This record gives sequence, C-alpha cells and structure tokens, in this order.
Amino acid sequence: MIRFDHITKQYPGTTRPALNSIDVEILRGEFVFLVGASGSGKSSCLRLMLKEEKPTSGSIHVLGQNLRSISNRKVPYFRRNLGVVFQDFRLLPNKTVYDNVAFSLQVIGKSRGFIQEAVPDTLQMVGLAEKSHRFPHELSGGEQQRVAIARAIVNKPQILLADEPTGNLDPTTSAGIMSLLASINAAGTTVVMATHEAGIVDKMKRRVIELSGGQIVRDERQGGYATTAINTIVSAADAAASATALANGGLAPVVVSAAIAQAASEALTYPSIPIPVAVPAAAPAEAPAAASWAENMAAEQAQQAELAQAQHELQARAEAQALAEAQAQAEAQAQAEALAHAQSLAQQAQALQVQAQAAALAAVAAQAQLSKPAQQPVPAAAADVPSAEPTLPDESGRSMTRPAFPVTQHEVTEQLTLAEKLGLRAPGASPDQTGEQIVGPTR
Ligand SMILES: Nc1ncnc2c1ncn2[C@@H]1O[C@H](COP(=O)(O)OP(=O)(O)OP(=O)(O)O)[C@@H](O)[C@H]1O
Repeated sequence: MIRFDHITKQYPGTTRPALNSIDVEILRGEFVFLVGASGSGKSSCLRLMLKEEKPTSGSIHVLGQNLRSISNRKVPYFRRNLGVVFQDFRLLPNKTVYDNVAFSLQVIGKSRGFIQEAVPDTLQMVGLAEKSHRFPHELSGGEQQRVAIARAIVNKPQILLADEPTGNLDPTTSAGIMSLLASINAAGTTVVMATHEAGIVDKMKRRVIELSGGQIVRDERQGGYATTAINTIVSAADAAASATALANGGLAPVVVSAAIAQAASEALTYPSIPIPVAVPAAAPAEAPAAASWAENMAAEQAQQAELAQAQHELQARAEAQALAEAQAQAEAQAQAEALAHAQSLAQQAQALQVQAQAAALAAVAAQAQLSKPAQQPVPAAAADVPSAEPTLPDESGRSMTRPAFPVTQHEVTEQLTLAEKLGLRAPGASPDQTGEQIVGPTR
C-alpha cells in the first residue's frame, strides 16, 4: 500500500539528510506508529507519502502508484485517497461542524445528495451528531479533533495519515481519539500515525516504526514506545513477500533480517510472530474519493486570504471614510474660522468708520468754532485738518453747506481798511493812486 525504496530526503540548505536511505513497506489495513525523537524524520515521511515533498533519491509507491510518475496536475486526484489529521486540527473557524466536514466534499465536487448523506453519517461515527451546528470555538479540543477526523474520513479514504493527532489533548480525550482511529482502522482504512505519546503506543500494541537521525532503527509488530531494540527490519523485498502472502489470503509473515534476528531475539518485548492483518474489502468502484488534506488546506487558505482581503478592504474603506470626515470637519472649521474672522474685520471696520465719523464731526465742530469772529484763536491741531463737507444746522435751523477749506492765520487776521469797513470802497479795491481817500458810496 505504501512502499519506500531507498528513500533519502535532504532539504535544501541542510548538511544532513532528514531521511537516509529508508526502506519500508506498510500494508493495506495496518495501523502503524511512527515514533522517534523530535527531528528524527517522522513528519518528513508523512509529507513524502502525500507527495508534498519529493525524495532526493529513491522511489515511493502509494496505492500502487509510483509517486514520481504522478504529474503535478494529477496530485489533487491522487490525494483524494488520503485523509490527513494534524495536531492543531486546522478547522475553518467561521464554519459550523457540519460545514467543516461538508466543505471537504464540496471542494471535490460531490453532489448535494451525497454530502447530505455522508456528513451526518460521519458525524454520527465520531460522536458529534448533536453538535453539528456548533462552531469550532464552541467545542473542546477533543471535539475539534473529532471534527478534523470526520473531515479526513468523510470520503472514505484508503489511507489516513495522522501527525501527532493527540498532541494537544489530555490523556482521557486522547484515549477517545485513539479509540476512534482504531475503529476507523478496523473498518479497513490504513492508518499511519506519528506520535510522541508513549502511553498510547504501549496500549495500542500495533506496529511501531522508530526513526532516529533519519534512519529506521526499529520496526516492531505490536510494539511499545520505549523498546529500543531493533527487532525487525522489514525490507522492501520482505514487505513484498508479506504483501503476496496477504494477497493470497494468508497471514502476513514478518521477515526478520538474518543478521539481526539473533541479537534482537533476546531483547524482544513482543515476539516477532506472524500477526493477522485486517484486510478490508476492496472499496466499491463507485466509492467516493476522499478529499485530500492539501485540497482542503488550499481551499482554506484561499478562503482565509479572501477574508483577509475583505478585512483589508473594509479597513481601507473605514480609513478613507474617517479621512473624508476629518477633511470635511477641518473644512467646516476653516469656514467657521474664516466667517468669524470676516465678522471681526467687519466689526473693526465699522468701529473705524464710527471713529472716522466722530473725527470728522469733531473737525467740523472745530471749523465751525473757527468761522466765528476772527479774533478767536483756532486750535492748532484742527488748523490743518481737511474735512469733508459736513452739513451743519445754521442759526435758523436750516442746513447749510460750507466748503471745508484750510483755515489760515492770514485770513483770520485779515484787516479791512477804514474805507472798506465804512463801505466807501469795495473790499480789495485799489486805493486811489493819488493817495487821496475817496469818500463816496461803494459800487
Ligand atoms: N522544510 C524543511 N527545510 C529544511 N529542513 C527541514 C525541513 N523540514 C524538516 N527539516 C529537517 O528535517 C529533519 C526531520 O524533520 P521532521 O519534521 O521530519 O522531524 P520529526 O520527527 O517529524 O520532528 P517532530 O517530532 O519535532 O515533528 C529535521 O532536522 C528538520 O530540521
């Protein structure tokens, strides 16, 4: 079902390979634990099985297909046969339990009728039928992982890959999840699970493949977590023999490499005896393909990108609106200030006008004072002040207009001759050239 032949995987920029010449085969219907220290290569194995990564050398067969021969275009279709579960659940937060599970079917184009039948069945299986309308944040961690498992198996994949599925859960909840995975396996799905949980591995007593430094250091049937002995090495050829045996309907023999069989025999916790391997009935031809995790994730990422874009646009719109409002407010304030300024100027102008009028009146009054008998002194300050032509009341109360001329001292002190004063000569007429005073009526 899954076969690694001399697989080496070295990531770019690293000096040591993450996986170093791995040979292993996992048979149909097996439940296999991948164990090992952090960095030993467990997740790399799962990613290679999914064709998320390509091996540096060697070949991988999954479901009878050489992964190297699957074009990128066909990878999504290949992945429909695999379900994937992760430690951090990776549910769509804005979708209900039902919609999270249904979504993986929608993205691969399943009919509404199929979805309406498959989703409730699967939720029933994982014990969440009653909570199908809840959102992920309304569920416990264990319940969220059940949703993730439901999503991974709703299309009945032949292989379920689980990377630390109980890593975020307490022991009791983990036990429930393991029980669920065991029942899924019992129904015929091959399960490969990477884990650090010794208690789970010890209790389940399934096949254990231990990695260390990118190499398989243990491959044990019905193994425990803590066993460090290398008791069984299953080579590709050995596995092929096992597969043949299975295909013939027999039990899968564990073929022990002769070189290590003796050394291992003393340390075996679980004897390497042939064990029955559940071989599921072949899936019906019309059985629906499973939604791949990669597709789900791609769709999820696209949706999240869409959400982020929408949020970005909303924020930009809100900012633009706030800016427009601030501008409008600033303009209104500027207008109000301009208006207030204009009013202030108008008031000042009015005050100045009043002052000017008062000054003009004062000037006129001063001139009126000056126009009285010439002997009266004229205030020096008013002497040079020109003025408009004010209208003043005369003695009879009628208005009269008087041109406003500068008043000079000369005019004030002007002396009439005696003849002029007596009316014997017109003011300004020349006296007689003879020097005689001519007495007579004026002309
Ligand atoms: N994309 C990558 N680029 C470079 N190195 C990587 C990459 N992915 C994994 N590695 C390295 O490959 C090695 C194996 O990593 P891997 O994730 O497979 O280990 P693991 O056993 O799953 O670890 P853990 O239990 O911590 O998840 C590690 O040394 C890791 O640093």
